[in-house]
Amino acid sequence: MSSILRRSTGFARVASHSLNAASRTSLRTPRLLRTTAAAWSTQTPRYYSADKKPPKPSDKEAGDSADKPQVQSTHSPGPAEADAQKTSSQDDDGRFPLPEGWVYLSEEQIELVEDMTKSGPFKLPEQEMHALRNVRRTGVPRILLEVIEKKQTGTFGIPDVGKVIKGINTLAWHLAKVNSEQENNKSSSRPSRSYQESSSNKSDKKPADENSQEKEQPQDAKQSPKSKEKGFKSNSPPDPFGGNNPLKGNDWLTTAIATAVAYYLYTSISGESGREITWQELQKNFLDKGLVEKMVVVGHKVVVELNREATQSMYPDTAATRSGFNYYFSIASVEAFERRLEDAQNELGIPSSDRIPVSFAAESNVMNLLLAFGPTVLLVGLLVYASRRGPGGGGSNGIFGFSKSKAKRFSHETAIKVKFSDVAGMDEAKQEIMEFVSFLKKPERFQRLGAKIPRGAILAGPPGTGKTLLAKATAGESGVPFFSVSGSEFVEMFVGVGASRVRDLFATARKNAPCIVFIDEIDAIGRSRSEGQKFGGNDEREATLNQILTEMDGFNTNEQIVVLAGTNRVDILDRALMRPGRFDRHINIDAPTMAGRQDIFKVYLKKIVTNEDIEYLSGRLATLTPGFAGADIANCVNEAALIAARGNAATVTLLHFEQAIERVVGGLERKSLVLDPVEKKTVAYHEAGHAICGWYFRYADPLLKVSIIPRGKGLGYAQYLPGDAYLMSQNQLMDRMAMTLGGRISEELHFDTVTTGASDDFSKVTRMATLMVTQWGMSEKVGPLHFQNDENKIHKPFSETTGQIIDGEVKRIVEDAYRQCKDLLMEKKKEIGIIAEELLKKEVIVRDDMVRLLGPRPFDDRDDFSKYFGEDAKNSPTTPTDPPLPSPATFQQLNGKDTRRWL
Ligand SMILES: Nc1ncnc2c1ncn2[C@@H]1O[C@H](COP(=O)(O)OP(=O)(O)OP(=O)(O)O)[C@@H](O)[C@H]1O
Repeated sequence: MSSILRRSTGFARVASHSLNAASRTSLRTPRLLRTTAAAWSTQTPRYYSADKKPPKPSDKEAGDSADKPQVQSTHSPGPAEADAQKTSSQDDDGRFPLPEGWVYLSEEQIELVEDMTKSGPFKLPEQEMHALRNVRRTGVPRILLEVIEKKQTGTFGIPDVGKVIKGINTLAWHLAKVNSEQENNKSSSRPSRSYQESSSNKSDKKPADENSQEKEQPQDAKQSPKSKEKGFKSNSPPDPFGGNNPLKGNDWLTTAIATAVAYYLYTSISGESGREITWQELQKNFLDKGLVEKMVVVGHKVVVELNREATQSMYPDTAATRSGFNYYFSIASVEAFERRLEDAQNELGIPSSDRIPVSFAAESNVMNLLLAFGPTVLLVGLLVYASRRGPGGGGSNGIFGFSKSKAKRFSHETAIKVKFSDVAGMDEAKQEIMEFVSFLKKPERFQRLGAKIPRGAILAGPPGTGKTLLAKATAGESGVPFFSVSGSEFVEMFVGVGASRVRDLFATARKNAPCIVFIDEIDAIGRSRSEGQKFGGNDEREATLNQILTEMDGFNTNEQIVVLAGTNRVDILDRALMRPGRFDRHINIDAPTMAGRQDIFKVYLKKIVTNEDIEYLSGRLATLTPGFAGADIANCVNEAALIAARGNAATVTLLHFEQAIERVVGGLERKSLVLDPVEKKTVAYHEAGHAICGWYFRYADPLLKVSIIPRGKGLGYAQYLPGDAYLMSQNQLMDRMAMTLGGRISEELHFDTVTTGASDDFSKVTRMATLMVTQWGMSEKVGPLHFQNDENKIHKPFSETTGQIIDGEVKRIVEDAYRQCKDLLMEKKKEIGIIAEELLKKEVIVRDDMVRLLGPRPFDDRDDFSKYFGEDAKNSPTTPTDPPLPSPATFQQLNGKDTRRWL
C-alpha cells in the first residue's frame, strides 16, 4: 500500500527535481523556486507517516521515521501478485475506476512518459521508475494526457509546463486516495500480502498474530496521531500535504505558481540556454565523429546543431540528445571561425558537397526587443522616476509638478514673527502699508463706506533696503498667511509653465484668503512688453505677465487678498501692471537717511553684547555709513561681532565696529602686499595731494583719514564723509572733481614721471563731467538738455554735432577742475611734502594729525561731522591718541564704492 504513495513521492520528486533544476539554472528567482520546492518535498514525508504503523508518542524511533523520507521499495508486483492484491473496485486488468476527468494512457503514451523520465528535467531515480507502471492502472488526469499528446506532436510550449505541474499535483492527490482505499482493503483481507508492502524480509517475517492484531485494531488507531489531530477519517483521502497543501482549493495559486516556474522549467526543458563548449571539445567529441549537422552563427556565438539520433547512440546520457538543447561556443570574428572550420574539415577530408552548412541568424528576439524598445522603456522609466522625485511623489519638485507654484507659505504660527517694530526707518512706507493691515484685519471699516481697498503695492528701491522685510512685517502684523515667491521662479524653459504657476499661486491664495502674496523681483516677469520686443520678445514671460494681469483683475473687491511686489527696477515694469486696480500703490523704499540708519543700527545693536552708549554709537556709525542699506548695516554689525569674537573680546567695542565698516567698504587689508620704497613714496604723495585738496577746498567733503596701507584693490586711500547730500551745487562738483585729480597733479609736481595710479580718478571725473553736461544742464554750450544714456550703447541719444559739443564741454570742465587743483597744489607744495612724509612714517594719519601739521581747516565742518568727529567728540579710534588703525573706508579716493547715490 505504501508503494502507491511512494509513487506519488516519485511524482512529487519530479516536480521538486524540476523545480530544483530550475532553481539551479536560473539565478533570478531562487527564493520562489526554493519555497515552492520546499512545499512539495518537505510536506510529503509527513503524509507518508499516516500509512505507516501508527507511531506511539513514546516511540521515538517511530516518530523519527515519520519525519524521514521512506525507503523506497524496489519490488515490482508480478501478475500473480497483482491478482492477489486486486481489490473489489479494480477491473479485470487490475485498473482502478477512473475519477471524472481522468483517462488511461496508451502503451505508447506510457512509453513516452517513461522516455521523458529517463533523462532530462523530469528524470526519475532508477528505483522509482517502477512507480510509473501503476499509472497504467490508476490513469492520469486529462490535463497530463493533453501535455503528453502535445509532446508527441512537438507542440509542447511554456504554458504546458504549468499544466504538467498541475497534473502531477492532481495525480499525487488521487494516488493518495487510492492508497487510502487500499489500506482499508488491506486491513480487511490480511494476512494476504499486499503488493504495495515493502519487500523487506523484516515485514515478511512478521508473525501472523502480529498481523492479526493489526487487523483487529480499530481503523482510527491506524492513523498517525497527526492524522488524528487533523481529523482524517480512514475512508476519506488523506491529505498528502498533511493538511498543508498549498495548492488545495487555490486554483489561482496553482496557476500563479505554475506560471511563475513555467518559464524557468521551459528554459531547462527546451534547453534554450544550452551549454558552452570550447572549440577543442567540439572538434574532439562531435566534429571528428561526424555528429555536427549544422552551425548557426548568432552574433559572436555559434550554435552547434547535432544529429540527435547519432549523438544519442554515441552518448546516450548527454543532454545534447534532448530536443532543443544545443551546445555553443564563442568566436572572435566570423572570418576566423570560418577559416578554422574549413581547416578542420580539410583535415578530416570531408568533400565539399558534405561540408557542414553554416547559417547566420539574428540575435535572439529578446535582444531585438530590448534594442527596439529599450530606449523607449528607459525614457519612460526616467520620466516616471522624475515625476516621483518630488516629495510625496509627484510634488511640485517632480517633473509633472512643474505647473505648481513654488511659493513658500509662512503662517502666523510658524515663520512670520516679524513686526513693524523690527523694520527701522522708512516710516512713510510703513504708514502706507499699514492700511493693508487694517484692511485685512477689519475689512468692514472700509467696505462700510464703499471704499475699495488697493489690490496691491509695489515696493521699489535699491537692493537690501528692506522691501521683503516690510512685506513680511505686514503679514506678521495682520496675522494672515503669507505666500512668498520670486519672479524668477515663474520662469521655466517650457512655454505656459509660468502662466500655470501664476494660476496655481492665485488659486492657493483664494483658498487661504485673507492672505498676502509677495512676489519678489517682479521685474523678472513684469518687464515692459514693448521693451522686450526690441530684442525679439519672450513669449513665455509675456504669457506669465498677462496671467498676472488677468488674475489681479479677477479679484472681486471683497476678496481679502493683498498682492505685494518687490523690485529694484521699477522703471522697466510694464505700465499695465502699475495701473490702478492692479498694483495701485507705489511705495518707494530708498537707502535710509542718517536718522534711518541710526534706527537700523539700534535694532541690530540690541542683539549683540556691547557696553558702548547705544545712542552715541549708533549716531557715529550712521555718520560713517552714508549710502548704506539696511542689509549693509545688519552685515556690518554682525561683522563687528565676528571681529570681536575672533579677538576673544568680552564685548563688541567702537573699534570693532569701525574695523567692520572699513572692511565692508574698502575690502580686506592686504598685509601680504609689500610695495617697494619708490612705489610707496608715490602712493604717499598721491594720497597727500588728495588730502591737501580736501583740506583747502571750501566745498570738499570733510576729511577723516588718509592711509597708504593697501586694502581691497587700492594701494592707498583718503577717506571723506560726504554726508547725506541730496543736492549738489556746481561749486561742490567742481571742488570734488579738482580734489579727485589731486593725486595725479601731486605726482606731476613731485616726480619726473607720472604713474597709472590715477586711472580710477579719471574715470570718476569724466563721469561727473559728462553728467554735468548731458543731464544736469551745467554747460552753457549744450544748454538745459537731458540726454538719457542708452545702457546698451547701441545708439547715442543726440546728433553727431551735439556729440562733438558734449565731448568738448566735458573736456573743458575736466580741464577747469585740473587747473583749479594744480593752482592749489602748486601753492601748497610744501604742505603736500609734510603730509606725505608723515604718511610714510605712520602709514595712516587722521584728522587730528592734519590739524596738528597744517593748523585748523579754514572752513566750518557740517554739524553731524563736528558732533561725532570734531573737537568735542568722544575719544575714538580715529583720534591720534589711538594706535594707527586701518580705519573706515573712503567714499571717494578709495577705489571701493562711492556711496553717493547720484554718482
Ligand atoms: N529697515 C530695515 N530695518 C531692519 N532691517 C533691515 C531693514 N532693511 C533691511 N534690513 C535687513 O536687511 C535684510 C535684507 O532686507 P530685504 O530682503 O528686505 O531687502 P530687499 O529690499 O527685499 O532686497 P532685494 O531688493 O535685494 O530683494 C533684512 O533681512 C534685514 O535684516
